[in-house]
Amino acid sequence: MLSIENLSIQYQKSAPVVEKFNLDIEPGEIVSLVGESGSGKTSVIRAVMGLLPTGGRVIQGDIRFGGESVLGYSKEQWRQFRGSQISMIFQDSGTMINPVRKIGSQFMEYICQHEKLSKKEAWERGQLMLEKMGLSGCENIMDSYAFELSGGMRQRVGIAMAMTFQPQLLLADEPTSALDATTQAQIVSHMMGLREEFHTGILLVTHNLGVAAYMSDRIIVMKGGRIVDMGDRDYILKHPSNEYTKKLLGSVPILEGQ
Ligand SMILES: Nc1ncnc2c1ncn2[C@@H]1O[C@H](COP(=O)(O)OP(=O)(O)OP(=O)(O)O)[C@@H](O)[C@H]1O
Repeated sequence: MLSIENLSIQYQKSAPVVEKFNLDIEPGEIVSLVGESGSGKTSVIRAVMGLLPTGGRVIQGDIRFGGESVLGYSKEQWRQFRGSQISMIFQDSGTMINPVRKIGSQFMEYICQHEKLSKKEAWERGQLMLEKMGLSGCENIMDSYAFELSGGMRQRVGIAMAMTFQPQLLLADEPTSALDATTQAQIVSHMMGLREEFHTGILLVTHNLGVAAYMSDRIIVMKGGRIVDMGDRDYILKHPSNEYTKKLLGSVPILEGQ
């Protein structure tokens, strides 16, 4: 489904921050990127989403989705691609929700940008997606501002929006790190549910090896812009042979809750 080949990324004229990164993700597969701060994890998923910050660019390699290179996409192609085939959630979905507009009107507008539906139909679709994320009182949530919701609720709203068009791949950048342990567990379980329900693949960036262990089929360890280790979660967590992976495991509390 997603194939990243020999990807290198640079900001301005600095040395590359990601070098020769390779990864294939199959439909329904969950892969985590772990590694110390600054190792290039976020840059990889932002490149896949076509959302590198100003000054950032792919200097080598290719990113293919369904066999097609996305790097040459026009603005319109990116607009179509994002949301319908690939979607992203962030550390705090509140930051991508406009604080001065109610959730419902933003959700409705987002749906109408992608699909020709009446406002009423789009509103109902939005509300249904919130219900699917296990939120209660969805009518009230549609009528609320982001600041009126808890972090966990905002995160579920973010996932609901990201999943509206049932993308094949969800990119998640630290989706639980701003949440308390109980809410983290709920969000993790909802993300796992996406694979059951929609067969969604997930590429997850996390500092939390507990979350990576619980969710992932495969874990990739990055350091200084390069992959230093990768394997299925049992290999990484129980029998790592790589010294850096061992150090990383030793320095992070492993499981929080389940
Ligand atoms: N907008 C930017 N301009 C210049 N350099 C940047 C920019 N964004 C990231 N970098 C640099 O790129 C490198 C990789 O950053 P990136 O955010 O991808 O790493 P990360 O592993 O996701 O880190 P973290 O876990 O702290 O989010 C870092 O050295 C960072 O300083």
